Amino acid sequence: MNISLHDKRFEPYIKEVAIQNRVNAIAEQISDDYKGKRPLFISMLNGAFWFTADLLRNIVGEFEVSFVKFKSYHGTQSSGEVVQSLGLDIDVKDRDIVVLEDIIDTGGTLKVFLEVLSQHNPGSVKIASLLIKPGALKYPIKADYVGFEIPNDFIVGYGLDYDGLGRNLRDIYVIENSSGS
Ligand SMILES: O=P(O)(O)OC[C@H]1O[C@H](OP(=O)(O)OP(=O)(O)O)[C@H](O)[C@@H]1O
Ligand SMILES: Nc1nc2[nH]cnc2c(=O)[nH]1
Repeated sequence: MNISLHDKRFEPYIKEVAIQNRVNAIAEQISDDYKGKRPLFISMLNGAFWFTADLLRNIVGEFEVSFVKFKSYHGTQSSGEVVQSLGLDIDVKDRDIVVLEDIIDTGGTLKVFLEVLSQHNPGSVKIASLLIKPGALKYPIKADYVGFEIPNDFIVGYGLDYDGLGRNLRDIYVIENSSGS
């Protein structure tokens, strides 16, 4: 069923069960890759909160988690300016870091955060993103764990908002009349 948020209409795109299957598969892969280590997950608020919660509940083995907060999107467009409002509050030196994102779009947010991170000398850094829009990338960000590659269309749900609304939706929705390209 299509839904309305503010002034826009959205249609169903990725169902909850498909999202959960991919998140579980990524959790299994990360658990294998970091067996015997104690990775530090750094979750990018706000959008990654569902992905973080569902993923980490399925990680086998010891880990730690911390949160940072950046914003670049206004309405349905990237502003091009990345603003940090909650910084690193944990020592990352020599740690095995896995950065958790809900979506990589232009890659601008991660570019800024990876620069901040590298100044603190982590041992290793990998990126897990539930969604990536390869056609929208402006910076050469490479994700190590990806849930879905999607076209360059605005989506909401599962943590992703349109001006504050829609984060609670269990499925992911795409804006009506999207290009699908
Ligand atoms: O690759 P980019 O073009 O930088 O876009 C990706 C970023 O955009 C979204 O955050 P947003 O700025 O909407 O903030 P939010 O997570 O608080 O919703 C998303 O959570 C990513 O962090
Ligand atoms: N809600 C939402 N936020 C984003 N941030 C970057 N891309 C998107 C998107 O497609 N939808």
